[in-house]
Amino acid sequence: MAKKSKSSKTTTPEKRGSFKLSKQNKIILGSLIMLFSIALFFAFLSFFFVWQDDQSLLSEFSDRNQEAKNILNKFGASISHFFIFKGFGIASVIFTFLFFMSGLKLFLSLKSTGLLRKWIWGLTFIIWISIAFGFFARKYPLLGGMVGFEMNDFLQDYTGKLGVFLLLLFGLVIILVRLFKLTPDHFTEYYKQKKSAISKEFKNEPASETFTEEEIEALIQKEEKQVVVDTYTHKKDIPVLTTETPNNDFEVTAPVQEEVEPENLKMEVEKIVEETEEADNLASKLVDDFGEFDPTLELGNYKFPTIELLDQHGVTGGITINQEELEENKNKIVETLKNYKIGIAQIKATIGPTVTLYEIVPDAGVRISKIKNLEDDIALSLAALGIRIIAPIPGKGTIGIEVPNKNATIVSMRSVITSSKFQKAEMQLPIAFGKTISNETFVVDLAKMPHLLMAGATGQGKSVGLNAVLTSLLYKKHPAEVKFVLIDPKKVELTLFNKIERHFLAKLPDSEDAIITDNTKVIHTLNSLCIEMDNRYELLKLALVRNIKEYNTKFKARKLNPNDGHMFLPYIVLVIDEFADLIMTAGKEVETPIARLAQLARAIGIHLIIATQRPSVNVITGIIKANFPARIAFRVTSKIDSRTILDTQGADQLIGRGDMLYTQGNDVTRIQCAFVDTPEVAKIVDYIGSQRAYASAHMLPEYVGEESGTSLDYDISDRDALFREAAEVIVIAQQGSASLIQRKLKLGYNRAGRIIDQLEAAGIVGPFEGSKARQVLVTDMVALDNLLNNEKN
Ligand SMILES: Nc1ncnc2c1ncn2[C@@H]1O[C@H](COP(=O)(O)OP(=O)(O)OP(=O)(O)O)[C@@H](O)[C@H]1O
Repeated sequence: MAKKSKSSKTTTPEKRGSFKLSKQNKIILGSLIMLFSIALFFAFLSFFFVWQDDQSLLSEFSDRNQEAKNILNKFGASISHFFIFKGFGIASVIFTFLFFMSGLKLFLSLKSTGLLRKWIWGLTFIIWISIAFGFFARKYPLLGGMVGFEMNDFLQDYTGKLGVFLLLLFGLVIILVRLFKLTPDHFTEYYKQKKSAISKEFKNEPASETFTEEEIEALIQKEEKQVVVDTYTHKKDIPVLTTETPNNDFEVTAPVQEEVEPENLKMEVEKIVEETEEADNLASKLVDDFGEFDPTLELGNYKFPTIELLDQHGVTGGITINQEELEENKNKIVETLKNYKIGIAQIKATIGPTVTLYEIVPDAGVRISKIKNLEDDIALSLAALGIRIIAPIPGKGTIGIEVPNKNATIVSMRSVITSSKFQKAEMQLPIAFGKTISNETFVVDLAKMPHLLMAGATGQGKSVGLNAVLTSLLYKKHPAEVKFVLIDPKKVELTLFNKIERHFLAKLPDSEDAIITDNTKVIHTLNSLCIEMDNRYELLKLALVRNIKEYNTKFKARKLNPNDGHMFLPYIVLVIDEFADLIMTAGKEVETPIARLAQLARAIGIHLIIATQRPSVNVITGIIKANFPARIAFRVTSKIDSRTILDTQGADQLIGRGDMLYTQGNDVTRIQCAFVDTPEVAKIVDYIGSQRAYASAHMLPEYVGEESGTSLDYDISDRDALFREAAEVIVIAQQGSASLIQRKLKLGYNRAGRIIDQLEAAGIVGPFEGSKARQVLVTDMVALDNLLNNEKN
C-alpha cells in the first residue's frame, strides 16, 4: 500500500509544488493578519503605561477573576511582555508595521515581491535598535528588551564596551548605506551646497542658483508677508519678491546641475513590472478559485496496483555468488589466452543475474582483434553457450568477456518495480526493463525513446518483455494519463488486458473489442491514430506549445479553454505484437501509417512498441528502422538477424529466457529482462478492473475506411484508399505506369490497374497508349494539390 501511494505521488509532482490560496482565503487570512497587527500595536502602546501593574498577573493568565490593565487585557499584557520585555524592547513596534504590510498585501492579492526584503530589513533594524538601547540606556531595560540587554552582555564579554560601540557603528553604516543608500558623497555635496550659498550671500549675490523649488515657494510666501530677514547678514534690503512683478532684479533660474562624473552618477533602476496577459489573469483566477485542473479527478479513488500482486519468483536475497565457478572461469580464460600467447595484466569480474562480465586488461602490445577472433575458442574452452566478447568496452580501456552463470537468477518484476530507481523515476513513461550486467535496475523513459522495436526468435522472452513494459506503466500511471492501443494478431498474448478496457485501453468508436486482432481493424486503427495525431497537432498549434508535456501543463493551469476544443491529452502507447504477420498480410497499408506515426507522433504523445519474431529486412524495413532508434533484441538464430535488429552482432550469442540487448543509438547494453508471468498480469488487471472505471474505453477518432475499390466507379468518394499516394508517386516520377505504383506501394497488379484508371478519370494521367507509359498531365505537386483540392469544392 505504501508503495502505491508513493507511486501515485510521483506521477503528479506539480500538485505538490503549487500550493496556492484561493482569493477568498487570501482575503480572510489577510484581514486576520492586519487586525492582529492593529491589536498588537495598541497592546504595545498601552504596555508602556501599565506594564508594571500587569507584570504580576502574567503567571495567572488562566484565572478568569484576574483582570489586566492593558487595553487588550491579559492577552495584550502577555503578548507585549513577550515581544517587548522578553524580546526586543521598544523596537518591537516595528513588528506591527511588518505584520500590517504583509496582511495588506495578502488582502489585496498583491504580488509579494519586496515583502521578504522588508522583513529582513525590519528585523535588522529591530535587532540594531534593541542592542543600541541595551548599550546606551542600560538603566531602562524596557527600551532594549531582554534581547538587547543579553546581547550587549554577551558581546561585551568578548569585545568590551568599545567593541560593542564600534559594532553598533558598523551596523549603522550598513543600514545607512544599504537601506538609505547614503554615501559620503551625499554629505560632501550637501556641505558644498551650504558653503556656496553662504559665500554667495556674503558677496550679496543672488543665490538663485541654489534654491530649490520648495525654497522658492517658501520665499514667495514670506514675501507676501513683506518680512525679509537675512539670517546671516541681518540685512533688510534684500530685493522684494512678489509674484505679480516678475521683472524685478531677483531672477529665479533653474538650479544649475553640478557636473557629475559618469562613474559617480547614480542611477536607480526601477523594477520592471511584467504586464500579465488577459488570458493569464483569467487563468490564474480560475486556478485561484478551483485549483489546477486535475485529470485524475474523475477516478479520484483509483488505487494503483499493490506490490503484493507480484511474485518474488523464489528470489529473495539477490544473486548468489559461486566462488568456485568464478575461479574456474577465470582460470580457463587466462589459460585459453595463454595458449594463443596473450598475456593478461589484470582481470576483474562483475556478477550479473544471468551473466558474469570478466574485464581483462591484456599485456601491452596485444592486438584487440586477436582476442576478438578467439571468441569461439574461448567459448569452446569454457564449454558455455552465449559467450560475448566486447572489445574494447566503450568508455573503458578493457576487454569484456561475458560468461553465462551456471545458475541464472530470475529477475523478478517485483524487484525492479520496488527499486528506488524506478520508484523515484521522474519520467513521463517510465519502463523498468530488468537488470543490467552489474545488477542495476535499468529504467528508461518511453517518451524519450520515442518508439521501441522488440525482436527475437520465438520463445526467447518477447511476450514477457511486452508484459514487463505494460506492467511498469500500470504501476506508475493513472488511467487518465496513459491509454494503450493493443494489436495482437496472435489473438492470445494480450487478451488478458481486456479487463482494463474502460481504464486504460483506447479503441475505435464502432468496434466491440478493444484489443485488435483483425487485420482490417488494424488498418482502420492505425489510420485513426494518424487522424488523432493530426488533431493533436492542431491543438498544439492553437495552444502555441511544442509538445504534449507543455500542452498538458498549460491545460492544467487552466490557460486553455475546453470550449475551444482543448482537453487533457493522455499519452497513447500503441503495442503491436507480431508485426511481421501484419506486414505480410497488409503490406504498405500498415507500413505507411506506422511510418507516419513513427516519424511525427513523438511530440504529441503517441508512442509505438512493435514486437516481431521475424527480424528480416522486409519486416523491419529501412523506414521503420530509421524511426525506431530504441531497439531490443532477444536471442536470435543468426548474426544477420542480429544485424537487422541492432546493426551489430551479439544477439545471436545471447542465452535466451529474457537475456536481451538494448540499444538507443550507439551503446549496446546487456540486460536480463524482468520476469512477470501470466498469473501475475492476471492479478494486476483484476485488481485494476475491479475498480470504478470510465463509462467506456478511450475513443479514437472515427476513420471511414475506403474499402479497396472493388468497382470501377470513378466517383471521388469511391476512390482507392491509396489514390492520393499513387498520384504523388506518378507525379513525382512523371511516369504513368501501373507497375510503378505496384512497386512503390507494394500493391497487386489488379489494384494498381484500378488506381491508374481512377487517375485517368481524375485527369492526372492520359489515356492508355499501348506499350508506352501513359502521359502524366500534372506537372508538379503544387498542381496536383490544386487539382485535388478543387475537386473537393
Ligand atoms: N525474463 C525472463 N526470465 C526468466 N524466464 C523467462 C524470461 N522471459 C521469458 N522467459 C521464459 O521463456 C519462456 C518464453 O517466453 P515468451 O513467451 O515471452 O517468449 P516469446 O518470445 O514471446 O515467444 P513467442 O514469440 O513464441 O510468443 C517463458 O515461458 C519463460 O519460461
